Amino acid sequence: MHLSDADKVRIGGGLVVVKEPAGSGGPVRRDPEVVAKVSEMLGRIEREGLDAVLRYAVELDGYEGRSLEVPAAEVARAADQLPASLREALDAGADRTRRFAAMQRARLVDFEEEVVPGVVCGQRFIPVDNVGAYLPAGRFPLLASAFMTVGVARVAGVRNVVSATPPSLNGRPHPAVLYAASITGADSVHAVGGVQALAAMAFGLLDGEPADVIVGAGNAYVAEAKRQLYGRVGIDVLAGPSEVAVIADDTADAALVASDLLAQAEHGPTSPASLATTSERLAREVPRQIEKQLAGLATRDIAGAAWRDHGSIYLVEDRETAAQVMNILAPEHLEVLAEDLDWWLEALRNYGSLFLGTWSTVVYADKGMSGTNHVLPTARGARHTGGLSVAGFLKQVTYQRATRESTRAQAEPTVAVSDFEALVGHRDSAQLRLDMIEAPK
Ligand SMILES: NC(=O)c1ccc[n+]([C@@H]2O[C@H](COP(=O)([O-])OP(=O)(O)OC[C@H]3O[C@@H](n4cnc5c(N)ncnc54)[C@H](O)[C@@H]3O)[C@@H](O)[C@H]2O)c1
Ligand SMILES: N[C@H](CO)Cc1c[nH]c[nH+]1
Ligand SMILES: [Zn+2]
Repeated sequence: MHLSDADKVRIGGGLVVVKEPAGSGGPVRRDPEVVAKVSEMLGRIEREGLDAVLRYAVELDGYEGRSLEVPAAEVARAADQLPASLREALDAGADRTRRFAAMQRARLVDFEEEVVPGVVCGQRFIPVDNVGAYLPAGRFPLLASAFMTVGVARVAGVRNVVSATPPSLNGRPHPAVLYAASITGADSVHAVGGVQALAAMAFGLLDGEPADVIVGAGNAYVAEAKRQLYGRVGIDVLAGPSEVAVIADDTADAALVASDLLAQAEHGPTSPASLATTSERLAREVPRQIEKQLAGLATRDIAGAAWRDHGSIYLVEDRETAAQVMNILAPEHLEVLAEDLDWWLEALRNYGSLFLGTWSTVVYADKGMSGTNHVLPTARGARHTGGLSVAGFLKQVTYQRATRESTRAQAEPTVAVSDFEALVGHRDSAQLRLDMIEAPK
């Protein structure tokens, strides 16, 4: 998530590169080795079914069980293994995420209206039947992911929600992930991660019901599996390794900027973080703060590598240039630590989710504490889409009905167009109706 040479030409002057990944050639592209490996795995799972899923679970995640479904008793016991403070925090995140999703659902309205006299058209939002929700838990168990996927699918009214999560705690799923899946209403939880989990859900190998839509974020293998399965199933969005970008003016605090950048860099060594600032002071102080904070961070090996290999800082001459930089980078998360937040809300166009001002920050939303969804587009996907929401589980369909009296209004122009196209079957279908209304009763 840094500017390519072509991007810099588009921006013109007014920009100084303070830091970029060494040897950068532009935005990160898909790794061909990941693409090939995922393709091979999907092919094998499709041919060999559950046997191949189990083999990959053993090979990649050291899974030792026989059946992948986590028994209901183990899911129920999970609550007892967690401190009350964690359960309360998870309950709060699940509830707020559900509430915001319900607010969004209330604003997606069915309607019908007359388009021309006698012709009434309508729109309906219908939930999909089967959802496969991926709950990432390779490096860290991301507990709020169940709120964003399972919980929001439930608000949408999905009938069957299957979930899958890697067996990353001594060969079993993490009890806290199981608790999050159960409070959000998953129909079943399966101890399987990565490509094999997404394939198993898409092909219906876990509960006999092929998913209509698979959702959830994950590492580069997870994002690539969803990309390759798209078409056969629906997906939410390509939500790969987490990204963060910060816009800061001279009112911002360097320690806060550095901390917010590192908070997402610690997701993995390929997690990008970027700063665009109008302040020379911040351009000097933030890199120092990052080094200082890294020294005391338990995740410094991951966050340090991410910052070194995928971090960038741009010193820009004015706020318009900062907005232009971010609209090109289209980051997953974008924080604005600057004055005049309404101006930024208007100027910024490409982001997964926007965090306006000091008191709103990415990590709150990561845990469901603000209510917005944390499954968001990465790798510039925010140029063309937002993140997962209740709409991701709904099909926006249309219908129509028409009166006998309105026949001419539709049939006559249809005949004219069909004649020109030489689509005689189309012509006949319309003409027959004209003949019907003209025939003596
Ligand atoms: N963009 C978003 O909305 C968003 C939201 C949450 C999390 N995330 C990202 O999710 C990711 C979670 O990654 P993670 O790795 O910790 O967990 P994960 O659950 O995504 O991946 C773990 C799985 O990866 C598979 N895997 C690992 N190495 C492999 C290999 N060499 N070949 C094939 N498969 C392999 C394993 O099967 C394992 O089960 C992070 O990068 C985080 O930034 C993104
Ligand atoms: N930042 C991630 C989305 O990119 C979501 C998350 C959950 N917990 C921690 N982080
Ligand atoms: Zn995060």
